[in-house]
Amino acid sequence: MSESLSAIGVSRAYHGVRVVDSVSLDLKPGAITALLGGSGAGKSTLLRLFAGLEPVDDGEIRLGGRVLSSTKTTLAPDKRRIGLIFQDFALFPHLTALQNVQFGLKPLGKEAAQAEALAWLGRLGLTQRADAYPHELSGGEQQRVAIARALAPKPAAILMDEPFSGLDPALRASVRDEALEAVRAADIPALLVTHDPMEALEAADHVAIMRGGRIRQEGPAAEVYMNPVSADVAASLGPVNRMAAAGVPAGLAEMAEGMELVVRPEGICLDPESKVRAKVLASQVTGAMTRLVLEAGGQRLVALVPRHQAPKAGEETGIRLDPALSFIFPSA
Ligand SMILES: Nc1ncnc2c1ncn2[C@@H]1O[C@H](COP(=O)(O)OP(=O)(O)OP(=O)(O)O)[C@@H](O)[C@H]1O
Repeated sequence: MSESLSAIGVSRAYHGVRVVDSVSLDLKPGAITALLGGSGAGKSTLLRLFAGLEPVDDGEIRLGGRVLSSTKTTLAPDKRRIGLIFQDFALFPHLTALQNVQFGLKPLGKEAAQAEALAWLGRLGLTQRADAYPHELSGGEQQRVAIARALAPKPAAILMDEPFSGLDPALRASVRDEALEAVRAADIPALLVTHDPMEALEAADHVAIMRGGRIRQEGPAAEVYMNPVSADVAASLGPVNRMAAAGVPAGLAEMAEGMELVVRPEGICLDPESKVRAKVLASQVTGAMTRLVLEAGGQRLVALVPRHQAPKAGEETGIRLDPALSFIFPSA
């Protein structure tokens, strides 16, 4: 039975500045938790605290009931049974794909280790590449070997730092889906550090938004997307239109002084009946949806509408807000 990997009030400071500040986060078995936030938010440092690559200045890291890090002790990374995956794959260059995966399986004995490593390569669609060296593998193949190598020794948890951001965008989604399916099947706590809101929403069960060393909101991905607690959290999960009360086009929303309107692009809907009129400055096809740049009451807005509804640049249209994708917060 797998156990949760938990941070309980952990902090870490460099040169007197807390880059991880009293963070509590519970990583549950069988769920992928995406840790999302801008550059310098403290995401990698928190991952390193979970891994034991850094000591905590305060708080504890626990696996189930067992303390892995506290102010008194830091269990070495290789004693934690935690798999690590980084952006740069970090395979042993002089070992084949098979030998790389076999490396962590030495205690099984050579034959059993080889059979197990081959089974893992098979699970990640790499049977044909078992004898290739890392330099002979594509980036996507290398990352799948790295995932097989991390999962093969049956770790108690897995921590991934931007594992897919080095991959070609065309390949990224398929490598990610395959890799995360294997992670999910392992039924262990999994942390995915990412810059990419789409990746977090598509791939994770749970998201935690970090900013300035603190977790600002966490919960099921769709719930946080639909109910952000602040404009910054909303912006961390995807593009938003942000307007101070005075800048909101007349009739679009009831706004009190000192408040800010935050609307997702898909929350600006076309409505021919609406009195709020907008001029289409640009109309850009982006797949099934069209991105519109609009101007209404002196305010520039970005909307995302189904392609078949999209007006052309230069046309005028009525707009209204979808209340489910529009949020009002006190101005920062
Ligand atoms: N070893 C270190 N010594 C001093 N400062 C550090 C060290 N490691 C990280 N920092 C600082 O701590 C802050 C948080 O860094 P961290 O790498 O955790 O952020 P991040 O959210 O992962 O950012 P990114 O997405 O850019 O990787 C940054 O300001 C960084 O410069």
